[in-house]
Amino acid sequence: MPYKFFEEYNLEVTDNLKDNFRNIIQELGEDPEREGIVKTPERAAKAMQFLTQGYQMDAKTILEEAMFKEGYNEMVVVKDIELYSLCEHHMLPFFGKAHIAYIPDGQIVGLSKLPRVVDVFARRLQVQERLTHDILECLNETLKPKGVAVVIEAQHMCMMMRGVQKQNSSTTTSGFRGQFEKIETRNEFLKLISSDLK
Ligand SMILES: Nc1nc2c(ncn2[C@@H]2O[C@H](COP(=O)(O)OP(=O)(O)OP(=O)(O)O)[C@@H](O)[C@H]2O)c(=O)[nH]1
Ligand SMILES: [Zn+2]
Repeated sequence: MPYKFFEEYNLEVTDNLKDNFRNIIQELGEDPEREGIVKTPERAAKAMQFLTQGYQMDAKTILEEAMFKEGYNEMVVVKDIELYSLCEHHMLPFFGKAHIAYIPDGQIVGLSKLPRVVDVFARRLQVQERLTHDILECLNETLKPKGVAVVIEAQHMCMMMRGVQKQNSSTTTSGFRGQFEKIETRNEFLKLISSDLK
């Protein structure tokens, strides 16, 4: 399954979404024929397809395309991977950073594939806990490392712009498998990324 970002939008889906967005705009009390808004249903239809393109992608395939046999068996850490997702409850953005570490067991993966895997799972309707778990399990099952760790720190627009309206709250989620279940290994990883955790 391809993982390139959208170049062409599905015409049928775009048309259906366009009609729905036109209704939403009208229901919200706007004039959908107003000059600045007349193309908005189509723009929104394309934006939403872009933001949920992860449904069309397969993270396992992405990893498998760039796995290499290698004897390196120390921790590999990629931190500060920015992510943008949509909360499945309100369809409002949540955004932040992911930090990923793994300890290879005979095979390493192309570094860029880690942020790509984050995007595959982030570009869907999500909750932060499941996003963390999806990334963790995909790396664990595909790369079969000695250990894997994922930490995500994010801010949720549904808590900032509406609802409780807490602009400065952030949420941290984490998952650990294999050697990262040992406290020393986990602490080493947390120390390496700690400058980014508030
Ligand atoms: N656990 C978790 N909750 C989330 C996430 N994103 C949004 N939520 C929460 O989902 C919950 C939905 O609660 P509801 O009571 O059904 O919705 P609501 O009435 O809009 O809730 P408020 O946001 O409190 O106004 C809220 O508490 C949100 O803060 C997430 O990634 N993980
Ligand atoms: Zn929400």
